[in-house]
Amino acid sequence: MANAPSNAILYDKIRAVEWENGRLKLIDQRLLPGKFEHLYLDHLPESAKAITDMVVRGAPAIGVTAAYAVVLAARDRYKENPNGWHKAIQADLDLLAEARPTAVNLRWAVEHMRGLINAGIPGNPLMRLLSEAQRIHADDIAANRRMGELGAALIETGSGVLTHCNTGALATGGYGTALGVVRAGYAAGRIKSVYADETRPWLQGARLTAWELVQEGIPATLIADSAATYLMKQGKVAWVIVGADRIAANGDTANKIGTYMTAVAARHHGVKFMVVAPTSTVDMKTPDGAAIPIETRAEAEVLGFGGTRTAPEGIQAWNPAFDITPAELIDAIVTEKGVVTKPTRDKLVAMMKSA
Ligand SMILES: CSC[C@@H](O)[C@@H](O)C(=O)COP(=O)(O)O
Repeated sequence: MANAPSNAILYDKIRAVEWENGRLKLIDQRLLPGKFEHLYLDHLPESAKAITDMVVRGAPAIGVTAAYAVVLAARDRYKENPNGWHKAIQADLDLLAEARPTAVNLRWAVEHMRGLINAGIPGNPLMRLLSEAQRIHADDIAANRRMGELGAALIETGSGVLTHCNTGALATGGYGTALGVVRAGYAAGRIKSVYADETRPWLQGARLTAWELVQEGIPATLIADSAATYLMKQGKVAWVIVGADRIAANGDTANKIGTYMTAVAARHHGVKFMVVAPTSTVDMKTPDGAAIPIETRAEAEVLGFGGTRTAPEGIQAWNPAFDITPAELIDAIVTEKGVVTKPTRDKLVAMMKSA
């Protein structure tokens, strides 16, 4: 594929989100694996639309994108009104925060940048905000690396693992959360085989995770989501490893639709269940999973495939994009701050307070 990086250190080359020559540069993930193309954005509203339309997706990648989008808005508002830009930008920030509801990293990044703006930035804010966005981006990559080590250490040598959705370099600042653990675990010889769920209806697994693993030469097998339980029954996997869009204060976890059924099946079969996410995904203000807003996406994603309608006219579809896995089905939550086993509110409070 033209322009696509292809070698064993793919994760160091893939950047779903970049700042390049004063522009926001995104890999258009709607086109993968068929086409590897970038979109270049200059303004916040089109960046918010790119998040809504899933040009860029994955909780940490959305957060990093939002941070850069705030830089674009500040540049525009400062140009229009060097004295009143702090006020004028507030509506932009609100618009951006609404681009997708479930992944808390988006709001986390917007509110972080808003805090900086509201604290007062004298003169042209561009360089100050850009360096903060770049720091958020670099911190996310470092967090992923750390989580990769911590998560891999939990896995016994020679294990098979199952992952859901795409949580790799495409879904983050770089490297990956759950897929970062897969990368680190494979490199350390702990993981011998990787199974990836297709992840209907948007096919993050079949299109994106499969692409990352194949490009990198990690042996992987794609399965229909509905094959996961039978896979576990056959004893082929020791761990299910997933990312998160939001972890509530009690450990309940929102992630891609289908995660919950995989966790239920894992518990039934004695397969361990690991959630891997940076602390920017942990939302201590949300008490439990019931309080997490779940995005409902277009019916068309379920009624058809690749733009072609497959379901008969007249049928309706329900398309929740995420579900909630209750804390009691999770064996370990891995963040850059450490591993929380059998998560509870108290354990998460202690983890968030730790250095
Ligand atoms: C490291 S990404 C973690 C989650 O964001 C991921 O598992 C997921 O559910 C992504 O959903 P998406 O709808 O593709 O943005």
